Amino acid sequence: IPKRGIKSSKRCAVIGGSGFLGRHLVERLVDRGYTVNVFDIRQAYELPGVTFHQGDLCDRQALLLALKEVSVVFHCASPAPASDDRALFQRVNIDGTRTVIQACHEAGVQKLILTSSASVVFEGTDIKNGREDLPYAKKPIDYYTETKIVQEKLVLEACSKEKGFLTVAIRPHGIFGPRDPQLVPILIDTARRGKMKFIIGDGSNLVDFTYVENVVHGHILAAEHLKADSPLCGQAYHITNDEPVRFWDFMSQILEGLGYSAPRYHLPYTLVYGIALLLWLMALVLRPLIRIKPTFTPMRVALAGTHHYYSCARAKKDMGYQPLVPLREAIVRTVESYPHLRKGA
Ligand SMILES: NC(=O)C1=CN([C@@H]2O[C@H](COP(=O)(O)OP(=O)(O)OC[C@H]3O[C@@H](n4cnc5c(N)ncnc54)[C@H](OP(=O)(O)O)[C@@H]3O)[C@@H](O)[C@H]2O)C=CC1
Ligand SMILES: CC(C)=CCC[C@@H](C)[C@H]1CC[C@H]2C3=C(CC[C@]12C)[C@@]1(C)CCC(=O)C[C@@H]1CC3
Repeated sequence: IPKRGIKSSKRCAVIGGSGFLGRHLVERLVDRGYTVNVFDIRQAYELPGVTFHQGDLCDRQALLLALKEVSVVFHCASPAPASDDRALFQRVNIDGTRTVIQACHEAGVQKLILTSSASVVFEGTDIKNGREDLPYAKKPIDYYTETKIVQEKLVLEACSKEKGFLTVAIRPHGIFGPRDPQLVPILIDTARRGKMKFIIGDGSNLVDFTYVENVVHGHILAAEHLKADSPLCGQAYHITNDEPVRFWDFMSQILEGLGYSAPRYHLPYTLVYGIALLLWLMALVLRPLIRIKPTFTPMRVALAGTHHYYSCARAKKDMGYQPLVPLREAIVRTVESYPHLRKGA
C-alpha cells in the first residue's frame, strides 16, 4: 500500500540524472538540502548525498527500487533528438513514461515533474511570444517532438487530486550551458568543418536560448509550488531566459567567444530548407544500406531560420519564476566552460 503523506518532501528522484540537464538539477537539489536518487541508463559521476540506480526506465521493477520512500520525481530522461530513431523514441518517451507513471503510483509518489519541450507546439513556422495554450503541433518537426507531445499529454492527464498524485510539465527551449553535449559541440564541429559561413535567411529571426541553471530553477519552483490547491496541477509551463535573441547573433557570440569567425554570407531560407529535405529523403531511402547523418536536417534548418520564442508569463504568475542568470552572463560562463573547443586547442 503506498505510503503517501508520511515521506519527507525533500526525498526526490531524478530520472535522467546523469544527463546534461539532469546533473545540473541534481547538483542544485543537493545544495537545497534534498536527498536525491538518480535513475539513469548510465552513471556519469558520483556526488555525496546522491544514490545512483542504473537501469532502463522501461523496467518498472528497476524503477521501483529508485522510487522507494521518494515523494517527488523529476523525469528528464530522453534519447537524444539527433538519434532520430523512431522506435527508440516510442519505447522510451511513450511506453517508458507510462511505466514511470505506473511506478510512481505503486511507490506512492506524490508529485511528478516532467521535462517536456516548448517544441511540442512548433511546426517549423514562426512562433512569436507563444503561450502555453497554443495547440500541440499537428505536424511535429521530427519523431522526437512527436513522442514528446504524447509524453506530455500522458503526464498531464495522470494528474489526480483525488489520488493525491500531482503532475506538471516544464517546457524549456534551447537549453545551453557548461557540459551540454549538443549545442556548443555541434556548432564548433560545424565551424571546424568550414560549414559555418552562411546565415540562413536575413538573420533577423528571434529565438529563445535558455541557460541550464534557469531551467533547473523552473523545475524546482514547479516542484515546490505544486500542491492540490495550486493552479499548477496538470499544467504546462514555458521556462526560458525571457530574452529572445537573434538566432545568428547568439551563434556568432559563441563562435567568436571561442575564437572562430561568425557567419557572414546569406542564403535564402527556402533554398536551404529544400536541400535539407532532399538530403533527409536520400538518407531515409539509403538507410538499409548506409547510415548517413546530415548536418543540415529540415528540423535544424527550421530551427535556425524561423522565429520561435515563448512567453513565460504563466510561470511568472503561478510560481514566481524569474530567470536567475541573464543571457549575457550565461554566454560568458558557457564559453569559459569549453576551453577544449577553443580554436587551436
Ligand atoms: N537540451 C535541450 O535543449 C532541451 C531538452 N529538453 C528535454 O530535457 C530533457 C533532458 O535533456 P538533456 O539533458 O539535454 O538530455 P541528455 O541526453 O543529456 O540527458 C538524458 C539522460 O537520460 C538518459 N536516458 C536515455 N534513455 C534512458 C532510458 N531508457 N532509461 C534511463 N535513462 C535514459 C540518457 O542516457 P544516454 O545519454 O546514455 O542516452 C541521459 O543520461 C529531455 O527530456 C529533453 O527532451 C527539452 C527542451 C530542450
Ligand atoms: C533554439 C533551439 C531549440 C536550439 C536547439 C539546439 C540545436 C537544435 C541547435 C544547436 C546548434 C544549432 C546549429 C544548427 C541548427 C540548430 C542547432 C543544431 C545549424 C546546423 C543550422 C544550419 C547551419 O548553418 C549550421 C548550424 C550549426 C548549429
